[in-house]
Amino acid sequence: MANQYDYDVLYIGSGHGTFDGAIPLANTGKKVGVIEADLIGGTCPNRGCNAKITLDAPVKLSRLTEQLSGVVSGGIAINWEQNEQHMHDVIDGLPDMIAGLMKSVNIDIIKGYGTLKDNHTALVDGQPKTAANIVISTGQHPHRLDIPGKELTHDSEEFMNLKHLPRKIVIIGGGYISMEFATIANAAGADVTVMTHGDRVLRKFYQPFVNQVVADLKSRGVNFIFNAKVSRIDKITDGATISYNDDQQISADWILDATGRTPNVDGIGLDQVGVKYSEKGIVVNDHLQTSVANIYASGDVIDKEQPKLTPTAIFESMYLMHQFAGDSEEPIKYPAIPSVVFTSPRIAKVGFSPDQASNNTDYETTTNHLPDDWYRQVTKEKIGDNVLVYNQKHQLVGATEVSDQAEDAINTLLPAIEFKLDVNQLGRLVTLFPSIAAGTLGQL
Ligand SMILES: Cc1cc2nc3c(=O)[nH]c(=O)nc-3n(C[C@H](O)[C@H](O)[C@H](O)COP(=O)(O)OP(=O)(O)OC[C@H]3O[C@@H](n4cnc5c(N)ncnc54)[C@H](O)[C@@H]3O)c2cc1C
Ligand SMILES: NC(=O)c1ccc[n+]([C@@H]2O[C@H](COP(=O)([O-])OP(=O)(O)OC[C@H]3O[C@@H](n4cnc5c(N)ncnc54)[C@H](O)[C@@H]3O)[C@@H](O)[C@H]2O)c1
Repeated sequence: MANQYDYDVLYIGSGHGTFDGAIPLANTGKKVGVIEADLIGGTCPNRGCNAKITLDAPVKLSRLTEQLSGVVSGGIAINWEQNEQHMHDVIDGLPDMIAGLMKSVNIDIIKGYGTLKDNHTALVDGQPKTAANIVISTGQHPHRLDIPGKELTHDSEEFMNLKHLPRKIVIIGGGYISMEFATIANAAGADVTVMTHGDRVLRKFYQPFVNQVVADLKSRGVNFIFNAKVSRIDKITDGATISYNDDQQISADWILDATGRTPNVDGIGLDQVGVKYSEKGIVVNDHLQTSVANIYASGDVIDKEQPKLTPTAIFESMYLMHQFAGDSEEPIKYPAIPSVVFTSPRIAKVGFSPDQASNNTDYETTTNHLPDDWYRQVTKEKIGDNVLVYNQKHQLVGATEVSDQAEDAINTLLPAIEFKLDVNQLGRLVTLFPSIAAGTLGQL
């Protein structure tokens, strides 16, 4: 670094879009600063993935107990208060842990809200911090419906911090958060209704599998209202009334607005320094460079085709690390990025979808009904199907699965898809037996 700047690289935001790459970058001797207005580590550890999967653990256990009913006796009752406390026990130490990792390689953590002043300067509470390169990694915030009574709704973070489980919960939206939290709240004993403005939920997932999950949730008492245009929310003595489709109403004790997430592009000086952005996020080129040459973007705040998920943010922060360390000048080449919705059963996918393969003679698909597999019978899995998509060379190019262990199955298939392994190479992947990996690779 020419001593003209405080830092070689200055990040705004401390989530996975930053710290996974910033730590090894600082380890190469670069001087790194990280500005964070809130909790170190960002959304995923503090109010996203880690928190949610902790709340989900007893749901998994209750499904397993239900499936093995008779083999084991007695049911599972989820204690919401204890589960919520358990979540805090798991996640509350994460900001200090992540900060400790950053400090161990001499990263300066600058607490406060960062705004760009010029292309080499960010202001943190009025104090200038200069850098040769700046990375905007500010993530997203919950989108909120703009309707009368919107102040009576809550977001996903408030759901995870509920000290007592409300009796009647209405969730507006039909995406990841809606379906995962409907699963958790229903299993913990709440009366749950999912309202969505479209005619389906989880639109980006294979609908025959989504329909199985919806049917299962309905059988457990979750109410779905499709094509519901919510127009207003009114307070009543013990809760609220949600009006939709002109003349219909439903009441709730607690309302979750799960209508998506919006990139954090406002109020950070993008216009002032000329960084281009849209409502989908910051515009970057194939080097994650913004319209201002020495300003980059990473993670959820980018306007991109790839899913806005933690693995994508990690990959981008590692990509930038190699650029800044001088190891590579190659454009970013995203690998096949998997995604999973943590309903119970889960739906996971990677690569080409069955829909992309249908009516396309370049691809063929095979299907497997997983409860036929002896290993899935060990836990008496009831819902379980997958579709594997192959190209003309019979290389695996995509997979999607609905099952209790879909995330592990799809993870197992990643090397085959990413490295286009042929039959001989697949034969060299020797897995532990018995395991999900053994059964999954055995299908290829
Ligand atoms: C409820 C929920 C569950 C999720 N579950 C999963 C999951 O299971 N798996 C998965 O892969 N993904 C999941 N995600 C998505 C995942 O959390 C994000 O993809 C990931 O956190 C993106 O990381 P990021 O660094 O880009 O942004 P973030 O983690 O959001 O970090 C951005 C940081 O920037 C800070 N910041 C913003 N503006 C400023 C500013 N001006 N100055 C200083 N600091 C600023 C914020 O405070 C924040 O800490 C979930 C998200 C939510 C909301
Ligand atoms: N398992 C995971 O990886 C995971 C879990 C949770 C969240 N996330 C991340 O967080 C993001 C946000 O999750 P999300 O569920 O809020 O968003 P989402 O984009 O997945 O779903 C938003 C839903 O709201 C609906 N909607 C939008 N406007 C509406 C309106 N006016 N009225 C009714 N419905 C409306 C959409 O049709 C959609 O069903 C995800 O896209 C994902 O990137 C990931």
